[in-house]
Amino acid sequence: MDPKVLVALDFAQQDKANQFIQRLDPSLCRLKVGKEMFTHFGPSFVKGLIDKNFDVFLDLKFHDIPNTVAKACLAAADLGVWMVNVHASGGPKMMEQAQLALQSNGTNKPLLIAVTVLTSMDQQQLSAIGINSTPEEHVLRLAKLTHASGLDGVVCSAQEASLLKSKVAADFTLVTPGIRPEGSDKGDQMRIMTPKQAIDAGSDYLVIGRPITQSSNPIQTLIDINQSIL
Ligand SMILES: O=C(O)c1cc(=O)[nH]c(=O)n1[C@@H]1O[C@H](COP(=O)(O)O)[C@@H](O)[C@H]1O
Repeated sequence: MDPKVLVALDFAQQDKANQFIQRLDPSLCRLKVGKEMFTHFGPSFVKGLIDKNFDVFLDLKFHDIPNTVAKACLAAADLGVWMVNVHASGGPKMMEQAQLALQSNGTNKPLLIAVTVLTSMDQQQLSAIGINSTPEEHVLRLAKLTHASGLDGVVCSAQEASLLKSKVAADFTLVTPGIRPEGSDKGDQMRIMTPKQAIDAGSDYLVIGRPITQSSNPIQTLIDINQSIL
């Protein structure tokens, strides 16, 4: 059982999230808890999902001094999450210290991955923060740095997946948001692909939120997506 879809639970109300989760089964998907739900409902919400046997990706995108990030990653490990992330732009010292802290923490080490360039960013947004490389070039630079820092993988868009599998490492875990099934609303995402395109390009896990959670039949949409990537 290795579900590829990580459903982004970005609900503002816990009962809405629970209505959805009650109809789910851990064989259908893994779950991602991000800044919105964690800020509203905290660690107890995450623990509740783990108690229901879901693998949880705690997406808090830590970005701070090395000591603070390492301690925050240890707190995530204590919760029992399956995956946790930091921002690669926090630099190699920050990433190395976080990975070392998790490795020396014993057996329940979550996967540690780093966000490269957010999937909501395009060339224009990158230039606005003073980065004049293309999104692809910058993702590759940050992914190589992440790999050299000993982490398990990166968050990138599926548009960069084949490049990273060939230029970084074939076994480097690629987690790709910005997934949009044919015909669904792009919203604020810029670098997008369909679920099948993403898997064909080399994505290991697909982060999908609104196309599932705001669908009129979320469970059927999830089942259809799973079918499309068999
Ligand atoms: O780290 C993430 O999960 C993430 C990184 C990124 O570059 N882009 C991105 O969209 N995400 C998250 O992935 C989810 C995408 O949600 P939808 O756009 O609704 O499918 C959101 O919860 C984002 O916070």
